[in-house]
Amino acid sequence: MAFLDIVDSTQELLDAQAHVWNHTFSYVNSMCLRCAIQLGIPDIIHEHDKPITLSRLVDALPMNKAKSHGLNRLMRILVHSKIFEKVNISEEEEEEAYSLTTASRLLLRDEPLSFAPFALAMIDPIQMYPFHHLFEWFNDESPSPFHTKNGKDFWELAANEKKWNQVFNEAMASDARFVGSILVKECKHLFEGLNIVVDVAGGTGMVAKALADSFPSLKSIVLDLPHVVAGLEASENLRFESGDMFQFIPPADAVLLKWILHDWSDEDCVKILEKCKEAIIPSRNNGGKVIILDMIVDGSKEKEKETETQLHFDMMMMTVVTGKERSEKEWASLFFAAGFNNYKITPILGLRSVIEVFP
Ligand SMILES: C[S@@+](CC[C@H](N)C(=O)[O-])C[C@H]1O[C@@H](n2cnc3c(N)ncnc32)[C@H](O)[C@@H]1O
Ligand SMILES: O=c1cc(-c2ccc(O)cc2)oc2c(O)c(O)ccc12
Repeated sequence: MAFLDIVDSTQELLDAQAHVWNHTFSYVNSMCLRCAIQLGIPDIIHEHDKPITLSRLVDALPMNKAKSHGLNRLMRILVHSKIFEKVNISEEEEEEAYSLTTASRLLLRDEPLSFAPFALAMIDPIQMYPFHHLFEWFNDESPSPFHTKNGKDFWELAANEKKWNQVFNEAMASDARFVGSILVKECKHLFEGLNIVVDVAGGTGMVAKALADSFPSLKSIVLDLPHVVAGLEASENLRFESGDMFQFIPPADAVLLKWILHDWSDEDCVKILEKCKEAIIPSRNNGGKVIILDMIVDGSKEKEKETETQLHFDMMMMTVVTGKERSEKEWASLFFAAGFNNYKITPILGLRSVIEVFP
């Protein structure tokens, strides 16, 4: 049957073409965002202290001034996608200027909660090239498209690429600072009354630092691999311990797993959770639990953009490592398989949730 005969209208056909075009060019959004951060556009607008015109932006940016037409178009798409805002600064002359949105404030380099390091790392060619190997991976024996592309896994590559290792660790630290600040503001109840918390695979300790600063009587331990915690500075109620979470987790009232389980397969998650269970000190005083900070994919139609972003993360975890984002049902199976009895989900971290898991 001819294509035009199976659609209800020509409009349906044209809409389908636009839909496929939109998908085809979705990477343009990522690339424009990366360029804006690299040029330092959010910082220049911020330093200007008021909305900035295109000509002033061109003057202030480290760029070839003959390419202002390109900047105009870069700003147009970023205004369209609500990264920046366009405002009228003089009604008579209809002069327009750019200002920051909350999203672009998150991209300021000197903002303590800056998201720029995370965004830049996730749009880095090292992170993106493996997606060009998805098709090949479906037909080979490699554990991930990352491995198909590089012939080695993520940490093997990071070990030889010092710059990338730094970029990735800073990306994780920036997210940990962000989440740490929300945790101590909105989720105090999780930690009140606890004596010891261990942040398993806690990286450079940004979440643990936020906890140590907010709860002076709480002792925080960060467990991570030797090369990550080597040389990190302890304080009175924060210490770093090197080790392998698959072997041993130091005993604590609560075991924190931020953005860890989504890195791993179901089998590995059950092993990690079993080690967490062994580490939990039984307690009636708000302790005796694992606290997981991760996504719960709910697939609801009303939250189309949120679900799409969670699915982007899922594809990234499949492509770069061998992890996945999970539905509540999938999470529950892991908890019960590892010998836990109960769990409580609090969707308080945007696309991520706090999941308390009890033996
Ligand atoms: C994606 S990062 C997450 C870091 C931190 N939880 C955060 O959210 O910022 C994963 C961390 O797992 C650590 N890691 C990987 N394998 C580990 C293991 N077997 N034992 C302990 N830590 C491990 C890595 O060194 C890295 O710091
Ligand atoms: O891009 C990544 C990579 C990881 C990762 C790499 C190697 C491991 O042994 C574990 C994890 O984890 C990530 C992550 O947790 C995230 O939220 C974003 C990106 C990545």
